[in-house]
Amino acid sequence: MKDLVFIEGLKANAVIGVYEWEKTIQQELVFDLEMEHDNRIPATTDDLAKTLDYEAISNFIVAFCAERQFELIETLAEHLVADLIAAFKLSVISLTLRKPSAIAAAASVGVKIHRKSDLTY
Ligand SMILES: Nc1nc2c(c(=O)[nH]1)N=C([C@H](O)[C@@H](O)CO)CN2
Repeated sequence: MKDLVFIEGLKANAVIGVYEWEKTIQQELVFDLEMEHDNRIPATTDDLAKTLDYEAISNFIVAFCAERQFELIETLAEHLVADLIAAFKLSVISLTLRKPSAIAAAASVGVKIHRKSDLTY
C-alpha cells in the first residue's frame, strides 16, 4: 500500500446548486481527501516543505469554494481536483464531497472521484 496524506471532514461554504434559490445562498460542503505521497522523505528530513502540507491544502479548498460557483457538485469536484493536482503536484488523489443539507431525509449525499496525474514530477 502506498503512503497517504489525508484530510477528513473539512467544511467549506460554497454557492452551489442547480436551482435558482441555491444561487443566492451559501451551503456547507464537506470534503474527505486521500493523496498519495512518499512520507519517508519528510520523515527523514523533518521538513514541512517535503510534505503534502494538509494545512495549505485545506486553506486552498476553503478559498476555492469561496471564489468559484457551480451548479453540480460533480463539476466542483472535477475542477477542484484538477487545481489541486496542479498546485500541489499530486500524483494520485481520491476525493469525497458531501452536500449534507441537500436531501432532508438523507444524512448526506455526494460524489467520490479518484484521479491520477498524467505528469511525473
Ligand atoms: N448527482 C447530483 N445530483 C444532484 C445535484 C448534484 O450536484 N449532483 N444537485 C442537486 C440540487 O442542487 C440539490 O442539491 C438541491 O437540494 C440535485 N441533484
